[in-house]
Amino acid sequence: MVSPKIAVIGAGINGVSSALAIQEKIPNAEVTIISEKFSPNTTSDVAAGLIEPYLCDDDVNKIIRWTKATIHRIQEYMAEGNDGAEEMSGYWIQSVKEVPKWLEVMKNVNVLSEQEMKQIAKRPEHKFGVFYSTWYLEPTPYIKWETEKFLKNGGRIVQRKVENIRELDKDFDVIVNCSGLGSKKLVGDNGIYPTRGQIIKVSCPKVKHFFLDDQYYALLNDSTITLGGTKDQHQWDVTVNPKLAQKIFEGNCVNVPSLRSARILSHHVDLRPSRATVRLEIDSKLGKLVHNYGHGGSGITLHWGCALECAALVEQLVAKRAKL
Ligand SMILES: Cc1cc2nc3c(=O)[nH]c(=O)nc-3n(C[C@H](O)[C@H](O)[C@H](O)COP(=O)(O)OP(=O)(O)OC[C@H]3O[C@@H](n4cnc5c(N)ncnc54)[C@H](O)[C@@H]3O)c2cc1C
Ligand SMILES: O=C(O)C(=O)Cc1ccccc1
Repeated sequence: MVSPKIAVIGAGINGVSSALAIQEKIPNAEVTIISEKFSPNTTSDVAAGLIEPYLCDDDVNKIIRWTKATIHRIQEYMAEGNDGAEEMSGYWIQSVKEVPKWLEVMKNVNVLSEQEMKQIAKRPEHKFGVFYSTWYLEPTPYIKWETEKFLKNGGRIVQRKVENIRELDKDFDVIVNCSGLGSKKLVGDNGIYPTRGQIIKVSCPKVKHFFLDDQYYALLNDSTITLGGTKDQHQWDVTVNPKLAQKIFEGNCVNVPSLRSARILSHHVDLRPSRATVRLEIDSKLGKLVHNYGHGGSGITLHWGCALECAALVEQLVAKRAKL
């Protein structure tokens, strides 16, 4: 049978993961990643890598399914001794009590007692808290690992900005759109918008737990801590705001006083591809097009579950075309 030719637009975590999942699902497929930017210059590379749904309002059972698949994927990645992934424990301190259903995928979940809260709380609005273990997955080394597997499987890479999806029609049997915020222009989706996030990467080896509250977060990675975080909807400005950086640093130092001795390494801003729900579907109007974008603040968390489902949709289209 003639090998199906698949184009994947986008080389962030969702594009590369979808391309790899398609190769694994359809071994004779010829998959090409076409992207304007590549790691380490995508939004995915700025992500703190915390495995936790955030700024994503999808159906919680879908979120749980996708997150579980990602956690399983992280175990595989860790089992090879790769850098940039590890289990981490810490505190989510809240002003309004929240114990979301997706906490069931985390480990060692413990709602803090009044006594424990007295020890942990740093602000008057710190009223409730949960301790749990989750994972982090640093996007840049992970995307590199995935890209190497993709190329080893015979995948191709083309650096190019796609102005109109139709330009790919003649050369590909199925097109997958993983363009993130680029979908606003590429497929005219007015439901997707930026949620600006500013972060600071610091070195502070003595901090061993993550700490997040309603405004700030300190999240562990292999050798750095990511301090956040802002979430400004419909803000497109990606220049670092020094005043905001100071507020993020000071705010995190109140929560985690040890951070006062942190060494500041770098500042970053990027735009979360926000949408009411993740768009993961076959495009009913354009037929041979599968969408996988709009993951908000959860693209790392959801990526492998979404990639597997994206590959299943592509397989459906390939099977349909084979019958024609
Ligand atoms: C500060 C910050 C912290 C975050 N922390 C976390 C976290 O801890 N955990 C978590 O789960 N998520 C986190 N996120 C969210 C996460 O980064 C995103 O959800 C995720 O990166 C989206 O991945 P993506 O592959 O869909 O999009 P992107 O990474 O934006 O990739 C889109 C790709 O499409 C390409 N593209 C776009 N348009 C075109 C076009 N027309 N032609 C060709 N190529 C095109 C781009 O060049 C790029 O390669 C964070 C986000 C921010 C901003
Ligand atoms: O900043 C983001 O987009 C994140 O996803 C990091 C995060 C995740 C969960 C709670 C707080 C911050």
